[in-house]
Amino acid sequence: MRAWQHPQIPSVPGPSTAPWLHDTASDSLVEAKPTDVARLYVCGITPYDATHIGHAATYLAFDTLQRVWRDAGYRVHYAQNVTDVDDPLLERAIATGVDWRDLAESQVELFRTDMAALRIIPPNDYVAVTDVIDEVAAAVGQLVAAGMAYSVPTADALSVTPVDGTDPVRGSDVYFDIAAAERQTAWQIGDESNLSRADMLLLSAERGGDPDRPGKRDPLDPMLWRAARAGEPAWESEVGPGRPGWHIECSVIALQELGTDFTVQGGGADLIFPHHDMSAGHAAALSGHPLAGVYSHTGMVAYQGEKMSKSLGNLVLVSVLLQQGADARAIRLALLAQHYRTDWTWTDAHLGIGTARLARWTAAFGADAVPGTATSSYVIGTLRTALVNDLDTPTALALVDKAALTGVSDPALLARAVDALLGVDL
Ligand SMILES: Nc1ncnc2c1ncn2[C@@H]1O[C@H](COS(=O)(=O)NC(=O)[C@@H](N)CS)[C@@H](O)[C@H]1O
Ligand SMILES: [Zn+2]
Repeated sequence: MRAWQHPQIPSVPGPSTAPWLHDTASDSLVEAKPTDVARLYVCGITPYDATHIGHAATYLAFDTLQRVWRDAGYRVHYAQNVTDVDDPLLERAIATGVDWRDLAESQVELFRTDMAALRIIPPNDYVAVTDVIDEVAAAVGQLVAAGMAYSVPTADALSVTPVDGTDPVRGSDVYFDIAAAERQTAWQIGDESNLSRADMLLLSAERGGDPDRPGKRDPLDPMLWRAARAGEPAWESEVGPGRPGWHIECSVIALQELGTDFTVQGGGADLIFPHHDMSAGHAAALSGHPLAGVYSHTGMVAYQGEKMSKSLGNLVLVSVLLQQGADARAIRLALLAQHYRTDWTWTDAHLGIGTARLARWTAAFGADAVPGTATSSYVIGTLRTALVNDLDTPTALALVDKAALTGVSDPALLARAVDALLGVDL
C-alpha cells in the first residue's frame, strides 16, 4: 500500500553514534545498534479518528529514532501495518453507517496527509492486513499443524460443512496455544511485558481479548483467526472462512518485511500487553527466533483527564489543528518538548509554546539570522548527545533554546542540524 512522501533530511558534519533506548523487555537502556541496516517495525493505526495527538506523538518518537540512526550513518528499513479489518473498526463503521472499507480508506488517506505535514519519515513497507489475508491464514495453518494452535467450536459462526470432514478447524475460531508455544520455543509469555498473570488477565479483557470464553485451554490464549459470522467481512482460507486475529497480523507482516531478530519493535505502551507479548510469541512459534532485539514503547497522551482515544472521543486531531492555522512545525515542537516515554496531558498551551519556540528559532537560525557567540559545531555535538540518550528531545530543545539566546557562529549549520535531527525546517 502507498505510504506518504519522504521529507528531505540534510546531512550534518560531525561524529554521531547509535542511540541508547529504553527496552521494555529488559527494563533497561540498551544500545539500539544495528549490525548493518537498522530494521524497525512500528505498529500502524486502526484507521478511524485518525491522527490524534497521541498517534502523532508515538509516530514522531520513532521518526526521531530514525533521524538519529541516519545521522550516525545507518540505513533504515522501516515497516508498518494498517489494521484495516478489526472489531473496533467494524463497530465504528456500523455506528456511523459507513462501509468499513470506505472508512478505512478515507482515514488512512487522512493519516498519510497528517504524517506528511508533520514531516514524519514514511515506512519503506506500508502493509494493510487485508493485503496479507492468505499469508496470515497460512501462518495460522502452520501453527495448527505444529500443535501450537487449536480450534474452539463457535456457536454463532456461519454453519460451514468442513470440506473433508477430517479438518476440525473449519468453521471454528482458532486460538494460539501459549503453553504449547512455551514448550516448543524459547519464548515465554511476559518476556516483553514482565507482567504478572493477574495483570495479564485484566489487560487481556480490556484490550480485545476474551479470557472468559469457554473452551479455551488458557484464558490468555489469543485468537488467531475469527470464523466468519453473519454481517462480518470474511475471506475463504485454508483454515476456513473468516478473518485474521490482531496480534498475528503484526507477526506475519514484520517477519515478511523485516525477517526475525530485527532491531526495534515499537508502539505505544498500550501495546505492551497483550499485543507485543503475543506478536513476539507468534513470531517465535512461526520462525523459532525472537522477533526483535529492543521493545520500545511511548507514553500515553491524555486530553481532558483521560488517555486520548477513539472510544472516549476526547480527541485533538492534527488535521483540525492545521485547519485552524497551526504551523505543523509548531505541533512537532510541542510534541518534542515532552519525553517520548512520559504520559502527559495535551492542552492548547502546548501549541502556544511550540509556536513561540518556532518563532525564536527562526529569528536566531533562519535565513536572516546574524551570527552569535556560541559555536555551532559544539551545540550540534550537545544536541546529538541528548538524542543518543534515549531520544531526550526535551533536553535537545532546551540546548537549542540556549543557543538561540546567544546566537551561533554558523546559523545555517545549526538550522541544518535542527532540520535533520528534529525535523523542523526553519
Ligand atoms: N493516547 C495515545 N497516546 C500515545 N499513543 C497512542 C495513543 N493512542 C494510541 N496510541 C498509539 O498509536 C498507535 C496506533 O494506535 S491505534 O490506532 O489504536 N492502532 C493500534 O494500536 C493497532 N492497529 C496496532 S497493530 C499505537 O502504537 C498506539 O499505542
Ligand atoms: Zn501491531
